[in-house]
Amino acid sequence: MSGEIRIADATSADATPLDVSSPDARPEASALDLAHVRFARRDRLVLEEVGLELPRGAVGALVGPNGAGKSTLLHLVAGIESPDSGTAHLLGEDLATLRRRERARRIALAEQEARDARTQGLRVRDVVALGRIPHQGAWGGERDADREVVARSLEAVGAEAFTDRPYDELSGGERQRVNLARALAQEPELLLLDEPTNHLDVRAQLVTLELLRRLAADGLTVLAALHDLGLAASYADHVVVLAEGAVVAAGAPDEVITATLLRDVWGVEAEVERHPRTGRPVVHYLGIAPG
Ligand SMILES: Nc1ncnc2c1ncn2[C@@H]1O[C@H](COP(=O)(O)OP(=O)(O)OP(=O)(O)O)[C@@H](O)[C@H]1O
Repeated sequence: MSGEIRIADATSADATPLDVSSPDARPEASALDLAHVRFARRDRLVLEEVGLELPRGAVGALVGPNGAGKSTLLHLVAGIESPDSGTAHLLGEDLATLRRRERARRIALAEQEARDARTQGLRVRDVVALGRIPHQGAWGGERDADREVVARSLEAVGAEAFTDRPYDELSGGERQRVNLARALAQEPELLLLDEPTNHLDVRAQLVTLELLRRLAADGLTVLAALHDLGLAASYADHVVVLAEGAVVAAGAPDEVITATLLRDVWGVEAEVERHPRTGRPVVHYLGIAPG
């Protein structure tokens, strides 16, 4: 069921720069479909009536202020937490009916802080190999095919140089890249990312976003929580804005990212221009909105 992801090496010198200039060239079949999703923690409502549709092969950006519910939404889709009500479908299949292992084969989540008991004391390569577990049989054990996927995933994020280093000793940016490699090694149909560019230098941010676009062009559906609206504007096909647990806007970047939205949702003054070549929004921040 899991479509094979061909991982291009976005860091190689001959990597063709992506044409991100055509926001109108959108893929077709629907991949992720959330409707009326509600989630409360104890008695506190975190997500309310959330709906979201993402076509297969799209790069979706989930944006919104701190505490809006972005990570929580990614956790619900990944199956780490369960919604109180609402539905979630992946390529037409109800996620609630998928077994845990099947879900792990089809959906990967790359988080900022992925250090846990399983990664403790492991070297980078072995952390990435954890991504293969959902694909391995009851008796476990790596096969040559698993080793190849792990190597390709490390290469795709430009982490070959620290393959043998202890994961716990990496810098924030290095660890971020390894977390992405681990998610890629899962060969999912849907890739969820929580702040994938956090800690990354500017080139590494662009390498990551360009890699995501390449993977999407090969059919992977991507949903990334991002704080950087400039990156969302430049690289996403579809932007979903969450504020206080509700979707307040969704659509193509040029439809969604406006000065009014920035004022209403983030309380900042900004000018939003259209890039003369790409047609995508370019945000110039002017300051904090009065009031
Ligand atoms: N483990 C937890 N226990 C209790 N409340 C939590 C927990 N995790 C998150 N919350 C609360 O749920 C709400 C949504 O948090 P969430 O992390 O989903 O927001 P976010 O949009 O990802 O924020 P940020 O941009 O700051 O990462 C916030 O009010 C947060 O305080």
